[in-house]
Order: sequence, then C-alpha cells, then structure tokens
Amino acid sequence: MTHMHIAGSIHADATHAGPTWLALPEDLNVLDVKLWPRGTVRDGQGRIVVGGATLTDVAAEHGTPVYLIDEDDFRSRAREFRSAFPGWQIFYAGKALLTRRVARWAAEEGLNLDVTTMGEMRIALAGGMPAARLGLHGNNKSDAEIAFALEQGVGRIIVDSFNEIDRLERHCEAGGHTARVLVRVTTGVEAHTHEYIATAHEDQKFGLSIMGGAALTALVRCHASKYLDLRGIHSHIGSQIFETHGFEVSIRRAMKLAHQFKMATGVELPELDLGGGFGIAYTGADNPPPVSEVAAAFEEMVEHECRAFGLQRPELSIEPGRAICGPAGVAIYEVGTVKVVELEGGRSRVYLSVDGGMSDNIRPALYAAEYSAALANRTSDAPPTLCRVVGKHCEGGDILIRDVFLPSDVSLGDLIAVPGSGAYSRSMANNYNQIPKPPVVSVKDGVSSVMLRRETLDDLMRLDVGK
Ligand SMILES: Cc1ncc(COP(=O)(O)O)c(C=O)c1O
Ligand SMILES: N[C@@H](CCCC[NH3+])C(=O)O
Repeated sequence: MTHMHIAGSIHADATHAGPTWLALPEDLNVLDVKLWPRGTVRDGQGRIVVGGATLTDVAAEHGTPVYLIDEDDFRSRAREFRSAFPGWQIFYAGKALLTRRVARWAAEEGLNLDVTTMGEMRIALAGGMPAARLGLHGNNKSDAEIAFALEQGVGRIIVDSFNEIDRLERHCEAGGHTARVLVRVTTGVEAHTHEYIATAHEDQKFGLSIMGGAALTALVRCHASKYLDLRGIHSHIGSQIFETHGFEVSIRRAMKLAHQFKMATGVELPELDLGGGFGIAYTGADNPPPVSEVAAAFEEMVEHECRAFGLQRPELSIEPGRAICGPAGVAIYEVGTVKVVELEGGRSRVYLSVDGGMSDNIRPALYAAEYSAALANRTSDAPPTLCRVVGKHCEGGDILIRDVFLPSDVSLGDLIAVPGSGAYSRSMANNYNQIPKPPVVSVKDGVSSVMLRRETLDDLMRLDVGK
C-alpha cells in the first residue's frame, strides 16, 4: 500500500468550486456523527471502527467492496421507532435490505415486516418472522405470490388494483381463505423528493386515486366482498422525505376518504397505514428531523383529522425502511486508480476509481443521490481535495460520489468508507459488466460475520446455461 503523493497527480485544490451545499470540512479526519453508525470512532492508528470492528480488518477478512451492517445500530433505530410511536405497528420495509438475519433482528425487536415479492416473503419467513406479521405489497402480485401469502397466513395484503381484487377473491374462494386487506391509495401529494421515489402523485403506477374516485370504489368493493376483511387505507407518499407537510396533506385526504367510506357504508375503517419515507442524512448538508419529532407530528395530525371528520382514532402503522437500516450500513471500497482530469480555467478534478460502482450502488445513477465518504484505513493531514469517486463500470455515469472532499494524499490501496449505505444499495445491486455482487457482513462487539456471501464468478458462470 502506498500513501505517498503521486507526483503532480493530486492537487490540493480545495478552492475548486464544488456544489454550494458541500462545505469545506475543517478536519477530514473527524467523522460526522449523523452519518455513521452510532459509536463509530477512529482507533489509535486512525482507522475507522464500526461496531467494534476495524474497517481494515473487515476489508482484509471479507475483501472489497464489502457492505457492513452494524447490528446494534440497526436494533437501536428499530427500538427508537417503537418507543417514538407507542401503540403503532412498525413494519420494517424489507426492500431496503433483507436477509434472514435482518428479518430475525426485526422480529426480535418487535417489528413487523413489509414484503413485496415471493423472494422477500421467503427470506422473511426463513428468518423467523411470523407470517401473521407480514404485510404484502406490490402493484402486480402474481397468482403464485397471492396463493403463497394466503396459504402461509400473511397478516395483511395491501391491494393495489381492481385486477388484484379479482385475483385475490378467486384465490380466497378456491382455498377457503379470508384475506385481511388494506387499499393502497394515491393522495395526490407531490412529495419533495426525487420523481422516481415519490409515490403519491396521480400519474404513476402505484395505488388507486382518491381524486379520481377509484380508491373509494375499491374500498366499497372490498367491504362488500365475502372473501375480504377490509381493514383500512394505506398511503405511502415516497421516500427520503424530511418535511412533514406532505404527510399532513396525505393524512387529511386519507381521513377524508375514510369519512366518505363511512358515509357510504355506515362503517368506520379500523386501520390506517401511513407508509414509509423517513429520510436520513447522506451528507453533512442533510438534517432529517429526529424520529421523536416526526412521531409527535404524526400523532397530532392524525388526532386533528379524526376530530375534523368525527372519526375514532384508527389503529396506526408505518413502514420505515431506510431510516432503520440505512445509517447502520457502511460500504468499503479500495482505491485502485487515481486520475487528475484537467478542466477549463486551469482547474482539475481528481477521479478516484474504486473496485465497485453502479452495480453495487445504483442510487447515484438512478436518482442523482449524494453520498459522503471518508478515508477509512488511516487519518491524513494532507489538505482536502475535491474528488469524484467513480466505479469500474463501462459507463460515464458510473459515479458513486459526484463531489466529496478527501485528503489530497489518497492513493492506491487506501480504503474509502461510504456511510449511509445500508438501504437500497446492496438490495438494488445488479451484475452489470459481469461483476459479482459484494457480500453483506454484520458486525457486533468487534466480530464480523457474513450474512450474504460474495457472489463468485462461478455463480455467474452457472447461470449461463446456453452454449
Ligand atoms: C409501500 C412502501 N412502504 C415503505 C417503503 C419504505 O420506504 P423508506 O425506506 O423510504 O422508509 C416503501 C419504499 O419507498 C414503499 O414503497
Ligand atoms: N429505492 C429508493 C426508494 C424507493 C423504494 C421503495 N418504494 C431509494 O433508493 O431511494
């Protein structure tokens, strides 16, 4: 491993204008507590330690790139949700990150689990999550998924279309089941987040529209069905949301719909699920409100709308994914190439190529998501340089971090750690360029243990069955 400057290759050009939100850090060796798993420190040799495990040791033992999940951090955030939302059911959204071990942690912490596919149901059950604590989502559930959910006794199915109601009724009739359902509605809210992760505006694939009347029609249909036990309304407005205003409008519209349903049928819906979407900090510029504040705001909003519409307080649930597993995760990469690209006006940009990229974290390419990073294997007194951390794929857009200040002596063999990597990175991984997916390792009390092993080239070769 070399830590010397590559002559003339990395300029200490901290003055190089990055985006306005990116502050020039006073000390690059200091770890911003809001970004890292709780208790993350640097040891006496300057190495980053997560969950008691030194990232250099984790990298040496498991290779790079590697995704690390701090078990205590995951559990502490699960507990935080439970204590901030007493009496609410918390469904951990498994799409963010799901392995058998993660399902077990969720079950042990008293969470339920939101699943979307056969695969997620299978992993959740294999991890020991009882079927009764699963909520099945999906805008295009297959017959096989519906049949499996009913046979297993999945606790609730969130219906997303009239086709699905038909399909569900057929399966219930054939198998002698009754399905507990919520109807997913679109409340027409434009959540302040990336277009691809906002889900309550009208023109998209999820849910049934309140405004267009489909939501009420679906509720009345489910209520009338002898095969369905209608529990209530489900609204999920999007993901990585910091402001409560969108939720407020959504709750009002959902409660208004509940009121209309009561007018139409004489029945009050017993449940309301407000979905997930609670944002986390990816960079120093992100300041998500504390969970306790969000919870207090939700309580107040629900109470206010119940009073306004003369309804009883329903049983409430939420589905946080990112906010539970996101901050618990750190991705570790090794720097393999350093390139300085000259720009107009005599400026230059330092490109640090690492051994992963858009195959293990598609979020920057998909949503222009921002991340931060730190040098993990040592501290450095070298001045900060504005860097672009890129992957190894054949794609110009294979950018992991568009702008980040790192010490100007970052060099080949150094380890770069990316906090906030627990959610929607490894779970959305792909094999572009035939790159095997990295492992997910959990750490607790200094011990790391693989929960998802690294894919191998043999795994990829085995899938290729044609000649
Ligand atoms: C229906 C539903 N619930 C919960 C979630 C979890 O969202 P987040 O990870 O932002 O909390 C999602 C994903 O956005 C979702 O689609
Ligand atoms: N996958 C998205 C969140 C939306 C997914 C769940 N509906 C992200 O990485 O931000």
